[in-house]
Amino acid sequence: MIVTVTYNPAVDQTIQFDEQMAPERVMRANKAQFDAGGKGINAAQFLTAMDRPCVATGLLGGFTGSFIRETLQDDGVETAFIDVDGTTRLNTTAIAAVEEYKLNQAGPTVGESVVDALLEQVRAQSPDRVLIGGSLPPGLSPNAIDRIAAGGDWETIVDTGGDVLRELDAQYGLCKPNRAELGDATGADVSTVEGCADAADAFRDRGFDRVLASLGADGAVLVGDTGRLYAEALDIDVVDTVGAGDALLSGVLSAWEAGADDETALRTGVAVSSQVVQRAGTAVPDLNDIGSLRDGVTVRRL
Ligand SMILES: Nc1ncnc2c1ncn2[C@@H]1O[C@H](COP(=O)(O)OP(=O)(O)O)[C@@H](O)[C@H]1O
Ligand SMILES: O=P(O)(O)OC[C@H]1O[C@](O)(COP(=O)(O)O)[C@@H](O)[C@@H]1O
Repeated sequence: MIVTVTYNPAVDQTIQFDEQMAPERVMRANKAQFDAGGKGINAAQFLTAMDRPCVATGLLGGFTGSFIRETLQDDGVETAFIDVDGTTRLNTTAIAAVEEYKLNQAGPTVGESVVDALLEQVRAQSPDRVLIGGSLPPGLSPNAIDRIAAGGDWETIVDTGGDVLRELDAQYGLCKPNRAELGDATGADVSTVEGCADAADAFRDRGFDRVLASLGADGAVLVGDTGRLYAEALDIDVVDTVGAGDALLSGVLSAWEAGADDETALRTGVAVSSQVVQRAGTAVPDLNDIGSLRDGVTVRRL
């Protein structure tokens, strides 16, 4: 069973324009939607849609927090959130012609005591795996992630970037940087797939058994004790890429939960992310029938 922890959830607002962004004029959207978001929350939704037992935990507050709570309830996602003062953030993705703009807020300031409260919620679920996803709200340091990783007998998966990823100290089963995050964390040249695999492999020494690096339209690499695997992305019509990384990771975890090997897990991850990027925002697509997409994913050893 998987517990997901989202310290900094978000309502994802996705607005679409027919034309390119331009300053000093009113841009009028032709489509808009709101989804429950934040990396652990997206993963919990995707895992639930794949019938994997899972509980979403994290911090919620204000009217945006209520929206997330209700959306997850409607989607049948099991939850165990902690209430905080302040208002959960609203993140905006603007799709303007072919360009994608991602505007993420910092989130409400919280105190260190939320870490103890969340750790208690995680322990109460007795999970095999814990996924800690997303940025930290103001008031918390990377120690908030390390404490949950070291707080019980579970494998911890972490999906975060920036300084936080570099500063983690505990032992993790997996981290999932995207290409830019991998480059920032390692300082390595990530301009080629081989460069990404080298960087991911070297990064394992920092306390990660495996590294899953998502490379957008170039696919993904998974490196671990069993070697380096590379999956090409599928040739699909992309609407936007918000939630793509969460979908990739959810597919991999879902397959591992079913006892699959790394190669099948990577194929499943690419298939799930391909479904998700073909829809706007972080809305949950039908994930019961991804078999043919998965069969179309090519995986090779590097
Ligand atoms: N333009 C694209 N075409 C096809 N697949 C894509 C595209 N962008 C993302 N994906 C799929 O989504 C996965 C995660 O994408 P990525 O953008 O790297 O994640 P993140 O959202 O974390 O930045 C990729 O490994 C790939 O399978
Ligand atoms: O916590 P961060 O890094 O600000 O990211 C939060 C955003 O990332 C998302 O989880 C999407 O993440 P990915 O595109 O990496 O899958 C959104 O739902 C959310 O708004």
